[in-house]
Amino acid sequence: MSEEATRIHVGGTAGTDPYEVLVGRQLLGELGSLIGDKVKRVAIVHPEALAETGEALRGDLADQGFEAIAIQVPNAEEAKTAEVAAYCWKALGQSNFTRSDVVVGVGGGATTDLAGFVAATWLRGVRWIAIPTTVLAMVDAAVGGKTGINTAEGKNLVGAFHPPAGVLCDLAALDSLPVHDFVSGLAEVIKAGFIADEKILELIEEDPESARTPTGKHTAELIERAIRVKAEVVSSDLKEAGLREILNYGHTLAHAIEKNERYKWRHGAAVSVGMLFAAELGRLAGRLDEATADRHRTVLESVGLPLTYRYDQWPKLLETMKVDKKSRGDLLRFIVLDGLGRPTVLEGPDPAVLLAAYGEVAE
Ligand SMILES: NC(=O)c1ccc[n+]([C@@H]2O[C@H](COP(=O)([O-])OP(=O)(O)OC[C@H]3O[C@@H](n4cnc5c(N)ncnc54)[C@H](O)[C@@H]3O)[C@@H](O)[C@H]2O)c1
Ligand SMILES: O=C(O)C(=O)C[C@@H](O)[C@H](O)[C@H](O)COP(=O)(O)O
Ligand SMILES: [Zn+2]
Repeated sequence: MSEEATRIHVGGTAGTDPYEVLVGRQLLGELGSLIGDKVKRVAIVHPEALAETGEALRGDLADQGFEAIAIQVPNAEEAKTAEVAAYCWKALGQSNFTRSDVVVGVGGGATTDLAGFVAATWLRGVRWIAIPTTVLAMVDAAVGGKTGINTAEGKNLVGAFHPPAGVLCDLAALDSLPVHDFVSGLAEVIKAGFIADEKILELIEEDPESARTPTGKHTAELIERAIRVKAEVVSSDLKEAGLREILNYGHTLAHAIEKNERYKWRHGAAVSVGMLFAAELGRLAGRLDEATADRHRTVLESVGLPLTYRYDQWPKLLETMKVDKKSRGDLLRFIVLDGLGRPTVLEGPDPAVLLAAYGEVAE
């Protein structure tokens, strides 16, 4: 194992086992021991973009004596469908995959969400390991056990809480990531900054240009800090009974935008607009001070994240937001800030305030 790897502990709650998130370089040697020597079969779920990585992993595991199969799935959100999940179930069935076997999801958040969901549903739950290869998947999607797929009606509407047995964040994977995807992941890093860790914002503000690159002076620290925020929250509230809702900051509008764009916008880009909207909502509802609301605009813009969406789409977005998972009956609920690092819930805001907040992000 690489000596520099950082290990971040995620506690087991709700009857689940604890696990570790490893962050470093050349971590793939860890995979065999994480899988365990009693395991016979391993299924590696990977996107088209990582065909070579998937095949290399399969070969390595076969050399270690596992019966390893690679399951290639489409890139990005096209993988998060019931059809692709069914394709994976078929591959597992055809290779006699049992409850003692292991799924490995290698890729961005879309792939790890799908792989985790396939693991959660196959035989009512088998172990899985996440190897996130985007910033977003490292700091957010692969940690915490939310797995799922989209439906025509909305984002992540079908899924399960099914934590991984371990997460390997090999920073070298980020070298091949297009800059657009790298930057999209920064939205979730910035989210962690606003809800819990101001130092994240300060490191980005110090040099936003370098924060946009895998070789940036603070890239590893930004990733580790954001993982720690997520790990701490999910360690105490796996099933989103309360505290975990803060990780949904900016997501109520973001998911509606993603659905409206037929899942062609990157999640992080939508979260950027959604966070600015939530900041303005907090400000207009009298919760958040103007300087902190403005800081959202400055930080997000400084790394090149989008801040606006189409004005005429508001009625459709509002309709979609009603099926957000935080809604209760007809009551819309949003995460807003009472101040920096002080997330809270805003229930049933005045429709005029909602529209005014949207006016602040509308083109
Ligand atoms: N489960 C959770 O808690 C959670 C948290 C946050 C986000 N998410 C989900 O994560 C998804 C977004 O994840 P994402 O931003 O990683 O996008 P993504 O998974 O769509 O990946 C973006 C693109 O990059 C490619 N790619 C991945 N790694 C690469 C690499 N190292 N080099 C080159 N190309 C690579 C992918 O194949 C894809 O085409 C959304 O579906 C979102 O809902 C889930
Ligand atoms: O882990 C969580 O909890 C989050 O809300 C993290 C989000 O960044 C992530 O996008 C998550 O998938 C959203 O969950 P959902 O329950 O709103 O679909
Ligand atoms: Zn998210």
